Order: sequence, then structure tokens, then C-alpha cells
Amino acid sequence: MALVLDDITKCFAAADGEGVTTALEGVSLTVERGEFLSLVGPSGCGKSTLLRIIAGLTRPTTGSARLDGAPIEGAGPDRCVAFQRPTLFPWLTVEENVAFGPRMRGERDARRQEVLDLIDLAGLTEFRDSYPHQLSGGMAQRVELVRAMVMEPKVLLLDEPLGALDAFTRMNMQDEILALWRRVGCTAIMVTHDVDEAIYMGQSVLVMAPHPGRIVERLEVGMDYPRDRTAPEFFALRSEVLSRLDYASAATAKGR
Ligand SMILES: Nc1ncnc2c1ncn2[C@@H]1O[C@H](COP(=O)(O)OP(=O)(O)OP(=O)(O)O)[C@@H](O)[C@H]1O
Repeated sequence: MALVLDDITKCFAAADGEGVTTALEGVSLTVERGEFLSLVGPSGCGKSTLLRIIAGLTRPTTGSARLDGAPIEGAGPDRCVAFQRPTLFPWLTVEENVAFGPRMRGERDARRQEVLDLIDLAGLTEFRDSYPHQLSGGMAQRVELVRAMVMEPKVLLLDEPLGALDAFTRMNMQDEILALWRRVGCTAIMVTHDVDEAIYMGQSVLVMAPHPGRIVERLEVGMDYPRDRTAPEFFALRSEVLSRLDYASAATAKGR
């Protein structure tokens, strides 16, 4: 079974109060269980709207979204979102933040070892008793990810999770996210503005265009992990994604 989006359209009232913004039109997509999909496209092409529909935070205007055959009708513990700006509870320690979900489910004691293991895997054991304000941006982002993963979601939605980090931390975090993804075995869908990151991490890269928001192309990466960013296949794929994005940017200019 899989995540299946079927001919989704999403319209909003336009910001000027007149007319309609078609954030998504005719979006059909199947993501197999355990797959890692990267999503790239110019600003306004509907990436976040697509994630929000999968998360169940927004309903499509027409079309349907299903996970393992069941319609997505609202938020649920089988889908977790990790945001660019960590949304940690400032009054809880790292361990308490990660254990928050299990605690709410009445599983705090039963899942304690899992919580500690994930904290360890994210390299945060030393900071288990620290508070969010004592962490660097990269560490806080790792806690955000681990906090989502400990819920063992079927689908992990990553909305530009590394956008706020410096280039060096970002590259390390890409490897850490991949390690966590493999460990948890969930489906991952990640929005990014960074083409290299999309290719380095995703098994496929979905390129979108705006006006109306739609899928232009789905490119299979077909390289083993860990990927070599300097390999000729990597360069070739980057050119391919960039040329599709050029097409998408031309659509942006036309829509303005
Ligand atoms: N709640 C809303 N009300 C009205 N219009 C909206 C709403 N949410 C999104 N839109 C519009 O839908 C379109 C797609 O927005 P969305 O945020 O999904 O794009 P995006 O690709 O994630 O952009 P970015 O890369 O800048 O985050 C945009 O034109 C946006 O203005």
C-alpha cells in the first residue's frame, strides 16, 4: 500500500479579494511505503499546500488523498510534520520534548529506551537534559526530527527542514536525516529549495511549477546511498532538474 493522491485541485480566494488562486491543479501522485521523495519548485507552486493536504491540515477542493487505502480526512499520528523552525517546548528538556508524544499516548515508560536510542542516534545524548535555548540551530532541528520520528509515523513530512542552517551543518544533517529515515523505515516527503539536497536525499525528485501549481516531472535518482555529490550521474541529474526548474520559473514569470 502507499500514499495516493488522485487528481487533486486546491483553490483559495485570491489575496486581492477578487478571483481565485489555484494552488494545485490535477495533482496525481503515488508514493510507495518507505520511499524518500524530494519536492522542488519555485515559490508559490503549491509545495507547502501539498504537504498540508497529506498532513490533513487542509482539505483538497476536489480530488482525493489516501494513505494505505484510507481517505485522509484530518491530522493523525500516522503523519508527522517537521518544520524549518523547530517548534520545541521551551520549558521541556531535550528528552522531555522527544518523549512528549509517547507521554500523551500513555507510553512514556514503555517507550523510554526508544526515546534514548533515537536521541543517541541523533548525537544528542550529552544534551539530553538541556533546554531548547541551550542548543544550536542544528541540534534543535535534530530534536525536532527525532520528536517526529519517535511517533513512528507512516509518513514523515519535512517542510524545508534544513533551510535555516549553515551549509556545513546542513550537509551533516542530510546524512543524519537519511540515517533516521532508514532506521524508522517511514515514507519521507521533503520540500527543499536546494536542488543538490533534493538529489542527494531523494529516491525521486518531484519538480513543480506554479500558476496553477502542478507537477512538471518526476525524476528517479537511481543512485545508491551514500551518494557522491561529485559523481557524473549526480551532475547530469542536477542539469536535468535545473532545466525543468527553468521551465517552471518561466511559468512563474508568465503568471505575474
Ligand atoms: N491559506 C491560503 N489562503 C490564500 N492563498 C493561499 C493560502 N495558502 C497558500 N496560498 C496560495 O497558494 C499558492 C501556493 O502556496 P504554497 O505556500 O503552497 O507554495 P510554496 O510552493 O510552498 O511556496 P514557498 O516556496 O514560497 O513556500 C500561493 O499562490 C499562495 O499565495
